[in-house]
Formats: sequence, C-alpha cells, structure tokens
Amino acid sequence: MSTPRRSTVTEKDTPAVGETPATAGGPADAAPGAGSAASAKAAEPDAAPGTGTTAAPTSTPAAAAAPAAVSAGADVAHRPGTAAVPAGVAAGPDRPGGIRFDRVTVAYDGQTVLDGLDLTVGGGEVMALLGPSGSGKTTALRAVAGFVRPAAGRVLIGGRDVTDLPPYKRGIGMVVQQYALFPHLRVDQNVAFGLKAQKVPRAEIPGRVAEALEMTGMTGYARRHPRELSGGQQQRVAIARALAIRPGVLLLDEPLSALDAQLRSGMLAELARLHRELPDVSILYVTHDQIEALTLADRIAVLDKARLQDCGTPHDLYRHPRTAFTASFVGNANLLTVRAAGSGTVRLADATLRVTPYGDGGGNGDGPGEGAEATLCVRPHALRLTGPHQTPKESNMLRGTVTDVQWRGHTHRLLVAAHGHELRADVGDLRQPPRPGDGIALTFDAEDAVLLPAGLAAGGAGVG
Ligand SMILES: Nc1ncnc2c1ncn2[C@@H]1O[C@H](COP(=O)(O)OP(=O)(O)OP(=O)(O)O)[C@@H](O)[C@H]1O
Repeated sequence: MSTPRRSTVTEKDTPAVGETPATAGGPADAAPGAGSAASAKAAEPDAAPGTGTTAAPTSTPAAAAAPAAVSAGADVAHRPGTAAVPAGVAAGPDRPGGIRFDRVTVAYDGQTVLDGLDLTVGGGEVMALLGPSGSGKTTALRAVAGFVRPAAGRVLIGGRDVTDLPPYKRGIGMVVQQYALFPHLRVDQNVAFGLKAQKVPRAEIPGRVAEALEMTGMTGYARRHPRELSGGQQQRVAIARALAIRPGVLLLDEPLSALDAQLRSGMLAELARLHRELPDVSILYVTHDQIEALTLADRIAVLDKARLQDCGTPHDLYRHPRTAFTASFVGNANLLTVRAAGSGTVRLADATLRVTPYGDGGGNGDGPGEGAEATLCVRPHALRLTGPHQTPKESNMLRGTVTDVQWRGHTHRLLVAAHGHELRADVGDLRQPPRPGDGIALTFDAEDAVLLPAGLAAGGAGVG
C-alpha cells in the first residue's frame, strides 16, 4: 500500500488527483443493482420505494435493491445555499482513479452534517474515515454511494463527476455493519444478485460468483442460506457480493463492528489481504475503531463535528498530530496543559520540559509565544518509569504518585497523579510493579513530546 505523507494543501494544489479515469476494474456504468451490496448502514428505509424487490429482510439490503429511489427520499439533502466551505486540509496521493470529495456539504433539514469536505482517496488507496459518533462519517460514505445528495460540492469517482448519478451507475460495492444479505436467497444467489441486476451475461455469472466466494474463503458455503452461517461468514458473503461486481470503489461502513474481537482481528487481516489482491480498488472505510484505521488504512481522515480535522498516514497522525483532537482520537494521548517557555521548552507546574516545537515534523505552524498556554501530547508508551530519587541526565522528568496499576498482559498501565494531571504510562510487564500510593518518576524524550495548540487537555484524553 502506498504511504504518502500528510499534506496540508487543498485540492487546488493537486488538480490531477482523482480527475483521471479509473484504472479499477469497476464497470463505469453499472446497471441497476451494481452496488448490490450497496446498502447503507443496516437499512436504507428511505432508499426502498419503487424498487420492485422482494420482501426486505430484517437487516434490509434495501439499498441494494433500491438504488433508483434514493433521489426522491426524505434523505435527500436540501440545498441551503449557505453552507460554509472551509479550505480543505488534505490532498490525496498522486494515483489516478479513486474518490474525490470536492467541498461536499450535506445537510439534513437545513442542518449541516458534513461541512465542505475536501478530500481525495487515491486510486487503490485505503482511506479510513475516523471520528466520533455523529461526526459525519457515514454521511460522507453515503454521498459517494449516492444515497444522499450534497447540498453543495461534487463527488467524483475515477475522475467522473457522479454527483447527479444514481447509485447503481456509480460502480461501487458497499458493505455495512449488519451484512444485509437476503435471507431467502442462498449464498451464491446473494452474490449473484448484483451481477444479474447489472445484466452481466448469464453464462458469466457462475464464474464471477465462484471467484468472489473464493476470494473471501466461502467457496464451500455456496448453497447455504444466511441463517446457516455465522456472523463472520455472513460478512464474508456480503464482501463477496460487493466484490463480485468488480467495483472500482469499495465502501465499507463499520463492516466489522458486529463481530466479536477475535473474529474482527481475523477479518481485518482478511481485508488487508483482499486489498493486496485488488490493488486498484479504492476503499473508503468508516470506523470509530482506531485500531482498524491504524491497521488497514494508507491514510486516515479524522472527522469531528461535520468537518475534516486532519488527514495523513497513520504513522504521521500518530507521531505528529496537528491538534489535540487528533492526538486523542488516533491512539492514546496524555494531553497536558503547559506554558511555552522558549527555546523548545515548556513549563508544567514547576517542571521544565524539552519538547518538539510546533512545525517540527507535525506542521503545526508558528509556536505559541513565550508564556502562552499550549497542549503537550505525550503517548503513554513514551513514558519510562524511573525511581523517585533518581536524577537522570535528561530534563524531562515528571514526579508523581501512582493511583492505579492495571496489568494488561504485555504491559502495566500506571495511572499517576502528577503536576495536576492524571498521566497514563504503559511501561512494559514489570516483575515488581509499583503500588498505588508509591511515589515514582516518569521520563520521556523531547521527540516524543509534541506541542499542540491549547485545547482538550483536562488530565489526558484518548481511548484505552
Ligand atoms: N437521514 C437523516 N436525517 C436527519 N439527520 C441525519 C440522518 N442521517 C444522519 N443524520 C445526522 O447526521 C449526523 C451525522 O450522522 P452520520 O451517520 O454521518 O455520523 P457518523 O459519524 O457515521 O456516526 P456513527 O459513528 O454513530 O455512525 C448525525 O447528527 C445524525 O444524527
């Protein structure tokens, strides 16, 4: 997979990206049902009318069957005409094909839920959309699928403006959390569904179904019904169905969240393998699981409150978050309120700490003036345990009192009250871990301490 670096430029700076024809195997003009696995989250009640489908299953693949109805549903965004269009913060890698959000704004009943999204998913790239609940991730995906119409902006797939095209003409495959298989159809029939709708020649269909089932390891299950499959197997069938149409773009909306932890990790590896086998397929992957995003994505786009907050490679976002929000959402972070003290140092209560200043690797622009408040991001694993009375050569030492010790198998997570914050430190599996009440000292390197604009720093943040 490609590993382009994060960019702060807008699309204007990279005009060719996403504008050239797709190289992926997706049909440019798929027939109805081409996105046969294309159903929005669990069900698309608003996409169902007029589809001529048979009874919708509990986890309705309504959209799969009903693409044409989308433009008429209540789901269609109004055009308020007042949508803010902020400058984009990301540009994609320079590979043709893929998806381009050209300042896409989506509103429901006049309320903007996606605000001027300016983002490119390069040809063959895996882009994770990561963000808290309600941040607009699924809405962005649905704008690509054609289930929601932007109030402003354009969506391009493979360089072609698809904003006004119905879903079935977009050459997309889509997989959602709840599998959305037709319960009354066998596995092979489910997989064949989109191909028939796409009017693939009858003689070709068995081969295409077999190919998709093989790719997903489901060859032996062709004649079963969904109820005879486990959740993981059903999701494989849903993926097979999406792949059978040979889409140029694969949209995955929390595809693993209905699975248990072990299955999730297995399926994650499967998805990575599938992507290696289909290097031209661009994947947009909606998740709020940072591990999934870090594992699978070439780049991660972080959304919050309807806006793109940051975009970059997993490593870049993790090592050099630009905002406290990104730092807390991509990986775990201790976020400490500090004051700039000049010459690459900050003050945290009575401690002076050497830090990575703004702009060093992270592109945070000008640093805070001396005495100004800022946020310091230190990852839990960057903290090293040392004795309370030691005076190491490096200046970055925080003294505190252990408030809790959690054994996590390969690490001990220490919670430490220090300098007005509760720090989290992941310090390896200790033979003799400290106990609550013990005084300890933690040290860290300046390059592991990233200075960020002030904000979000009440005693640390992050998940896990
Ligand atoms: N059909 C709809 N009508 C009105 N509002 C909607 C509709 N669909 C989504 N919204 C609202 O749009 C906002 C963004 O929703 P969206 O589903 O895109 O968020 P998300 O980031 O995918 O969240 P989650 O992680 O919980 O799925 C939310 O406030 C949601 O309530």
